[in-house]
Amino acid sequence: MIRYLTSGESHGQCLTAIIEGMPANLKINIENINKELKKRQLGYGRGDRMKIENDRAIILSGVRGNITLGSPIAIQIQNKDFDNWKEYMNPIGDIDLESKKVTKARPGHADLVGALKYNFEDIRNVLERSSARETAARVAIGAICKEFLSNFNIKFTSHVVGIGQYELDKNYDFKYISDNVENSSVRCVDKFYEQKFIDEINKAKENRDTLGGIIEIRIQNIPLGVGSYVHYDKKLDANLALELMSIQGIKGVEFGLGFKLGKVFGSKAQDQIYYSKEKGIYRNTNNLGGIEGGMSTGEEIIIRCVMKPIPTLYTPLNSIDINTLENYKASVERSDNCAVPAASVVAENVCAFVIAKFFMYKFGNDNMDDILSNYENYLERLKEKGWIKNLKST
Ligand SMILES: Cc1cc2nc3c(=O)[nH]c(=O)nc-3n(C[C@H](O)[C@H](O)[C@H](O)COP(=O)(O)O)c2cc1C
Ligand SMILES: C=C(O[C@@H]1CC(C(=O)O)=C[C@@H](OP(=O)(O)O)[C@H]1O)C(=O)O
Repeated sequence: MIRYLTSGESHGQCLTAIIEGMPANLKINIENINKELKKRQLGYGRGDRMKIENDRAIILSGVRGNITLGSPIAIQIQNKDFDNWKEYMNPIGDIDLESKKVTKARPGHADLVGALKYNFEDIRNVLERSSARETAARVAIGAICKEFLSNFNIKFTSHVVGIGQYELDKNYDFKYISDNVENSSVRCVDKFYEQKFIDEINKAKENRDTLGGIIEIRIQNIPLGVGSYVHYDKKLDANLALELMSIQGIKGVEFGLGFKLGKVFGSKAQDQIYYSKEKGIYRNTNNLGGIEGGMSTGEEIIIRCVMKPIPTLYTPLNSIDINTLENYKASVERSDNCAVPAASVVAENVCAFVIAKFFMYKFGNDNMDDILSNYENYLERLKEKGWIKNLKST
């Protein structure tokens, strides 16, 4: 089973990610990884930090001449802002611990509970790691997983479907989203809503406030049977939800019709099953978002996530000083007003990790040739029995 670890503080020297279990002989195009990192940095509503950083993946090990070795892959992403923070963030040697000390906890961030739990008098020791800067490392991991999955034509896209009170009421198809999303500063493919989203973010900014929103992730061409019902930790939807919920600020995840499923009768909820000689087994609907019993059905996987408004407000909320216990307004750290577009890029990439993990669980992970032949044999078996004609979503 592939797994990864990330390390790094927001204003420390760099982020480091190690992914273990990637197969040998996978060709990696570093520019594809850097493209994903760039996408995560964009998005209307971001603060000034993104003007400082220019995230690039430096692959340190596990790859030779663009080809994976099957050994752990270590990736580094440098924090350019470290140059401005050396005297506070150097890991070794005497540093200035006093002058940038943070003591007034921001409600909604990890500040208060983190400081109490780890016995810190300086909230900087918490916020450096709880910061979503860490998501750059996870995007690099996901981008490597996308490289792997592209060999099987598995495709990902994501877009923003809601900001503040506005929510997209149209259902665009995968191709339309993937063709158009990168041209939108808020990753919204609908021109009317794009403007509404921008206006909402501007309004929040003027009011020195922040906003969250809703993102949608679409995944195509996953063969049926990735993930399993046999044990709780092998369920594909459960693992996707875990990874998505671990993104800073994400507060809810739904598949297909999601929470709306609680409002309809079973006859309107399930995706009924049909067979024809021409199509094999097929469905006319995808209400369950491409997963049944913890397994991919072969339909498009459709997931939505809600992100709460950013906790750091330029008109700070009521709080206390953790050391004096006096009432104060929360600290103001430089901050984004809205990071929903960036979160959609993160979400897409953490999903790529989960899909790669369970794809390899089904088809192996030693080397690309063996995985490809296992994959083809499996599809051949399903075709021979007349169950599938082609992958449903190709
Ligand atoms: C891409 C991205 C950027 C973020 N930027 C900020 C930010 O600038 N300021 C802030 O207070 N929170 C920001 N957040 C959210 C916080 O990191 C998050 O709310 C915090 O770590 C607490 O975790 P929780 O909301 O999951 O409980 C960002 C989140 C993401 C995904
Ligand atoms: C650095 C990133 O996002 C940061 C996430 C973040 C937070 O609290 O989560 C707070 C801000 O940090 P800073 O105070 O350094 O500007 C964001 O910029 C990034 O996405 O790469």
